[in-house]
Parts: sequence; structure tokens; C-alpha cells
Amino acid sequence: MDSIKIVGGARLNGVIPISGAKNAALPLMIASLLSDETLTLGNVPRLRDVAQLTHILSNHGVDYSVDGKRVGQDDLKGQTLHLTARTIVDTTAPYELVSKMRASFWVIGPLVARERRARVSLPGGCAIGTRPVDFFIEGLSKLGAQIDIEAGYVVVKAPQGLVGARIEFPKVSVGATHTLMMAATLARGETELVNAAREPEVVDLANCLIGMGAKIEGAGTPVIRIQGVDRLHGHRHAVIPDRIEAGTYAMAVAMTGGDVVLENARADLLETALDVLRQTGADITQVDGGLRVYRNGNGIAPVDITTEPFPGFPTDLQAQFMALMTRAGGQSRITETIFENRFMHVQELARLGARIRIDGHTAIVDGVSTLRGAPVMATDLRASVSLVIAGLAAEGETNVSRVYHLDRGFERLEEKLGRCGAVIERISN
Ligand SMILES: CC(=O)N[C@H]1[C@@H](OP(=O)(O)OP(=O)(O)OC[C@H]2O[C@@H](n3ccc(=O)[nH]c3=O)[C@H](O)[C@@H]2O)O[C@H](CO)[C@@H](O)[C@@H]1O
Ligand SMILES: C=C(OP(=O)(O)O)C(=O)O
Repeated sequence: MDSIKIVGGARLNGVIPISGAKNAALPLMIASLLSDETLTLGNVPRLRDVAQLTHILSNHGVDYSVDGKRVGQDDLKGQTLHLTARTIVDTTAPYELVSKMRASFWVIGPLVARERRARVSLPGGCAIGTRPVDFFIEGLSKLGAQIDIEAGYVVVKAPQGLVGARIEFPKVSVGATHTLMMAATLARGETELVNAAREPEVVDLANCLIGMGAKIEGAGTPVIRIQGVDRLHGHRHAVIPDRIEAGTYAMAVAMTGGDVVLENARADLLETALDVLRQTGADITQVDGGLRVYRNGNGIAPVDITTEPFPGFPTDLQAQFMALMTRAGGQSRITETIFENRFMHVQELARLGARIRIDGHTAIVDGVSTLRGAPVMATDLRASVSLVIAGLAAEGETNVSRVYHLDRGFERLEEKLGRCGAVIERISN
């Protein structure tokens, strides 16, 4: 299995192009199931999750083709996917495919909306908590579907079609918002999603669905209203830049010192995290075509954070921020409120010399002046990249194993960091 070898200590200087957002691309690809015409998506990142989802969608009958193939080392642009679900050939999403990634469960919404039935395996994804699907089940049954759990599959039937309803989520859920918004586009009448997720990826999906002919108002606010239509048509849409990738590299620069432009990054998608980074001592400005992140090597100030749904501090940046805080000049408190088991990076950061203790949902980090390289291994995507960030600032060599987690969500990580002066390479075993 591949690993990433890092020799820490180099400052980062240069330009890092930010890819299209994984967490926007995935629901957008799934939206192709709602129409028998072609959905063309630009700026799609080249990631393992994207490739995996093309397999899942083709199992349902989606034809796909790709252009924008890499023509040379300098081509760092995203790919364009053409997805056409002329007919749905299979409404079952099998365990072997769905267990590999959480988002694939979301096909349940479009499948039942278009075909009036679906059989979808309970999902997998990053091991960061129990991650139930009760909001999906309650939401779909409010839209008139009958639901049974059979041998690890959620079996949904709506022989008369879905009917609009008011659905109030007990807690903000990105996936349930995506899924029920997609389902409601083809339901009869009006659906109101209350306590909906406001994440930029939800807004991106809504914008694409509107382009396909859906009637949606309020995406980006806690109440989304959808008027069902009879059919959706083809459309072209470009995926928004990845705010989590941008935030990750911003934290890497804050950690190592240096001066990097994050090309295509948008400050408006990341305000809370950027404010926190400024408090730690990083200088961040919007420049032509991206964000400039600068730190001159002065110390890192400790800052307390609590993860929250958008526009709060994102849980998907919590591990990376913890890596940064391991070198802060004092104590910081990091509270995780979204997932109950998202501190798996703590014991691995400790192997590099970090001083962290856990008190319930809070990690208390006492900054140290030096981290020292070590072999480390992560169990999920963002935890893995937090170890890369720590390795960049550690003395000596760090080896991060189980790189397949990183390949799910970071496009050409070693290449992007290497171009800015990091000493980093992939070791293929
Ligand atoms: C592919 C993708 O976009 N993944 C993101 C998505 O995951 P995902 O959509 O899975 O996360 P949710 O927003 O649904 O999860 C939020 C909370 O709601 C709970 N919950 C959710 C659904 C449900 O039916 N019942 C329930 O209790 C979850 O266990 C969690 O505690 O949003 C998370 C929160 O921003 C991010 O960390 C993930 O990177
Ligand atoms: C948790 C994540 O992904 P998933 O929801 O697919 O597990 C993530 O992107 O950080």
C-alpha cells in the first residue's frame, strides 16, 4: 500500500491550484439520475470518490464520458464529466459499492423520485461516528414513500409517486438536505425543508437543479422550498472550488510559514475558518484569482474553536486545525459537535510529540516548540491530511501510511505541496 514520505522543515512558497469541491461534485453527479438528458459538470476533481461514484451511477444505467484529460504535467485543470441517465436500468445500489462511500447512499432520493422505488444498501464512509440515516427515512416517508429495512438495505416504494410535504430536520444534515431536495424536485406539490443545511455545497446543488428546470427557493437559508415539476432537463454546471482543500492548505502555510496563493479559492465559502487563522497569526487576503496566505515565521497564537454547521467552523477542518495548534504558543481547546468520534488523529499526532488530552467532546492542546517525525497512520480522510500538515512542520522524516484515505479527497496532494517547496513524495509499495 502506498505511503507519503515527508521531510519536515521547509517553508511553503508559490501557487496551489484549488480543485473543484469533492463534497459538491458528488451530489451534483447523483443529480444526473433525475433527468433522461445529459448533465455536464465542469471542474470535477480527479479523486477516488468521484471514480467510485461513476461506477455506482453506471450500475443504475448512467452513461458517462470524461473530457479534459490530463495532457501534461502543467495541466492542473479539473475534468468535465458528461452524465446521461437515459433510462434507469437498476434501482438497487448494492452493498459492495455503497459501503465504500457515504455519499453514494444519496442516490436513494433521485431513484425513488424518478422510478418510484429504490433499494439502497446502508452506507459506509469515513469512520468518524455512527452516522445514522434516520433523517432520510423520516423525510422520504413524509413524502409518501413506504420504507422497510431488509437485510442491510433500505427498501423504498412510492407506487403513486412522491408528494410534497413539510420536513423539519431534528439536526442539520448536509446529506439529508441534498437527498430530500433532489427527491422533492419531482414530487407533486410543494416541499418545505426546515432546519436545512446551509453549506455552499447545498447551494451549488440547488443552483444546478434550478438550471435543470427545478423550482427551488431559499437554498443557503434554513428553509428551502421546492415546487415539484414533471421532469428535469439537461444542463451544464461548474463545480464550486473546494473550501476544505483551500482551508487545509491555508493551515499548512500557517504551520510552516511562507507565502502561498491558493488559486481559485473563495473567501466567502470559508469566512469563519479564515478569521480563526488570522487570529493564529496568519495574514490572509483575497487577491486576483484566489487567496494569499502568508506567515513570516513568527509564532502561532492558540485559538479555541467549536465545530458547527455552516457558516460555523467546519468539522472537515477540525483535524487540520488541531495539527496547527500542536505548535501554538499556549493552550487551545477544540470542541467537536458534529461527529462523536472525530478525534482519531489525536493519538497519531501524539506520536509526533503533540501534547493533547481529550475531555468529552473537547481536545485540549498544549502547544510544543518542536514536533519530531515518526511513522503515522490515519483512519479517515481529514485525519490523514492533518498528519501531513504536522509532518511538514516536524523535524526529520514522517511516513503517513494508508494513503488511500487521502486519495478520496485530495487531488495530487504531493504534487501541489511539492511545487511550493515541501519535501514530500509518494512511496509505492
Ligand atoms: C460527502 C459529504 O458531503 N460529506 C460531508 C457531509 O457528511 P454527511 O452528509 O454524512 O453529514 P451530516 O451533515 O448528515 O451529519 C451531521 C450530523 O447529523 C447526524 N445525522 C445525519 C443524518 C441522519 O439521518 N441522522 C443523523 O443523526 C450525523 O450523524 C452527524 O452527527 O457533511 C458533514 C458535515 O459537514 C461533513 O463532515 C462531510 O464531509
Ligand atoms: C467525512 C468526509 O467524507 P464522507 O462523508 O464521504 O465520509 C469528508 O469529506 O471529510
